Amino acid sequence: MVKVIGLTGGIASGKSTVTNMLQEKGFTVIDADVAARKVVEVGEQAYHQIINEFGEQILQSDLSIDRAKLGAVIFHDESKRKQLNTIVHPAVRREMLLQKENAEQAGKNTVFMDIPLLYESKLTWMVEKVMVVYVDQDTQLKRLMERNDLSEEEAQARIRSQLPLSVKAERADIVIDNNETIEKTKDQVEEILMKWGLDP
Ligand SMILES: CC(C)(COP(=O)(O)OP(=O)(O)OC[C@H]1O[C@@H](n2cnc3c(N)ncnc32)[C@H](O)[C@@H]1O)[C@@H](O)C(=O)NCCC(=O)NCCS
Ligand SMILES: Nc1ncnc2c1ncn2[C@@H]1O[C@H](COP(=O)(O)OP(=O)(O)OP(=O)(O)O)[C@@H](O)[C@H]1O
Repeated sequence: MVKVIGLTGGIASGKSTVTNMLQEKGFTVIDADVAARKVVEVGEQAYHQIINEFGEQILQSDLSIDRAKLGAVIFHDESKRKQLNTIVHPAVRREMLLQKENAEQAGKNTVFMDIPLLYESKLTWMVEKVMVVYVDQDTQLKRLMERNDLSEEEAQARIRSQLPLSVKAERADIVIDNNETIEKTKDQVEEILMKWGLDP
């Protein structure tokens, strides 16, 4: 049986950074954000449901979903965000479980699931243990504004649409402190892999 470890945190807290470290070591990381992009590609069931719910004005000229436009709607409106989640999340879960089965069939010992909304969406049943990538509020805001070229207000709206990172850290089996250098984060990741006896 493949071991499934959950990797979560807040927006821009460093999950992809940790994912890169795990992948460098040969681990399979199943990424919910990547799955969420795949299941809304043109022609997919969720694609049509999104157009029904949000209208054709959220499409780009090539008919794909304009993610910036959809984001501008859902990060400022909780009920719209819930509507989008109801459409997209079941398809994301199916896609992730399929990828897990593929990894198991390929003989993998461990897979990580990078799920930003693991706690919000009550998905802990999908994983055996949870690691939370943590940063303090100021660092999160600064890194998010820089990475996505967002105003402070836009960045705060995204942060506010998630459970506070401090609450996630309290619930975690283990916390990776990503406030400092990438090297220090890497050391913590290596320590956890040893402690939990994980191999790819
Ligand atoms: C709103 C969308 C179109 C914005 O796309 P964009 O390319 O700008 O962002 P991306 O998908 O890379 O997400 C970036 C981060 O935003 C946060 N985020 C995304 N969706 C949500 C949400 N519904 N609620 C809270 N935070 C979210 C996550 O931390 C995620 O890592 C997109 O995020 C989306 O389709 N969201 C709904 C699906 C979802 O919940 N995805 C998150 C994991 S399942
Ligand atoms: N220890 C660090 N020191 C400096 N910058 C960092 C560090 N860790 C991550 N970053 C930067 O912070 C930003 C957010 O990191 P990353 O993309 O890994 O977060 P994430 O949790 O995957 O975000 P999201 O889920 O929102 O996509 C990136 O621009 C990344 O390069």
